[in-house]
Amino acid sequence: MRLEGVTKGFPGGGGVFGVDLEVGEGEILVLLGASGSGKSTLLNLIAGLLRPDRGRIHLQGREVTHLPPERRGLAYVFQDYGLWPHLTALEHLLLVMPKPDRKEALALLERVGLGAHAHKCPHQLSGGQRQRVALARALARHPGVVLLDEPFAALDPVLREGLRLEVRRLLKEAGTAAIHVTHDPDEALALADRVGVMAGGRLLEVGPPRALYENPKELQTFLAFGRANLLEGEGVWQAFRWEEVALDPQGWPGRVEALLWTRTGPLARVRLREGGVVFAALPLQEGEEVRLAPKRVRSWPRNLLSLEKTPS
Ligand SMILES: Nc1ncnc2c1ncn2[C@@H]1O[C@H](COP(=O)(O)OP(=O)(O)OP(=O)(O)O)[C@@H](O)[C@H]1O
Repeated sequence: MRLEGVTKGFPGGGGVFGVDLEVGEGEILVLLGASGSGKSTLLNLIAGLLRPDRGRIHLQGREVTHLPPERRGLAYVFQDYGLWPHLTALEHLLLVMPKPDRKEALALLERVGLGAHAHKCPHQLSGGQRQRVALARALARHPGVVLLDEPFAALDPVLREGLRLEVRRLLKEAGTAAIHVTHDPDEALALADRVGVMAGGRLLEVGPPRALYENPKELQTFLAFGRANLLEGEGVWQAFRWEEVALDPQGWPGRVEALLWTRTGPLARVRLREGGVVFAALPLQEGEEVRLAPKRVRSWPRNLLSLEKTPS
């Protein structure tokens, strides 16, 4: 799949602007970005639900920029599942298969863990099971590309975590290219072969998840993954992650204001004596006086930070 200069502006100023992107066969690309950054708009452009003002979209080697959605050979999974209330799981699949085949449909339901639920309608299924029906239906079309728009948004956090890895496995087994939209950094890190970070309607940076997390080129990319400390330096922002803070006798003096326990360990909020707050993934005591220093710092010019950057 290839996008060239895809642009769509809305009257209010939002939209997506000049997006170039390639997604390989069988590759999972996750679009990560804050609310309003243009993720859904980009998916809708690829799906053909919106027409671009400029730019070109190629799917599986042919240009589809001006084709209607049903002729693009892709499947879309939405956060509200988009299921039909009166159809069983099996019927959902049979309805969309290019050549309806009961055996193949049942095998696919088996693969997504719904073997025992093939004859149930959506209201007889849990949220996670409905999402699996939606995914199985998408795969049943044998699409060239699957588009997933926050498919786990309505699910509880524990279920989401399990489903991430399952969805990754299923997409990889199917060998289908996928673009998955989320604003959850953990989801992006767990699911993606590559992550594309969006802000202000632009695709800022694309790369493997760990590389983007550890060595982002753009400040916005650093911030998109969270766990971020940002301090004002001489004309620069000094940026470092919570887990990159260490106790250091030469470091900044401060006082531990609060200590939280999280699933990834302790998290201390330290008020620096010179002003500012640092979050540190360290097992400190509330009220303790400490000296802290980042183990590594990335710097970006201060004038770069306009967090709600809108394109001109
Ligand atoms: N139909 C529309 N008319 C006018 N503006 C729109 C329309 N659709 C989206 N926008 C604007 O375009 C920008 C991008 O919206 P989009 O829904 O793509 O963001 P998003 O990153 O998917 O956000 P979220 O995570 O909240 O779903 C926003 O500023 C939004 O207000």
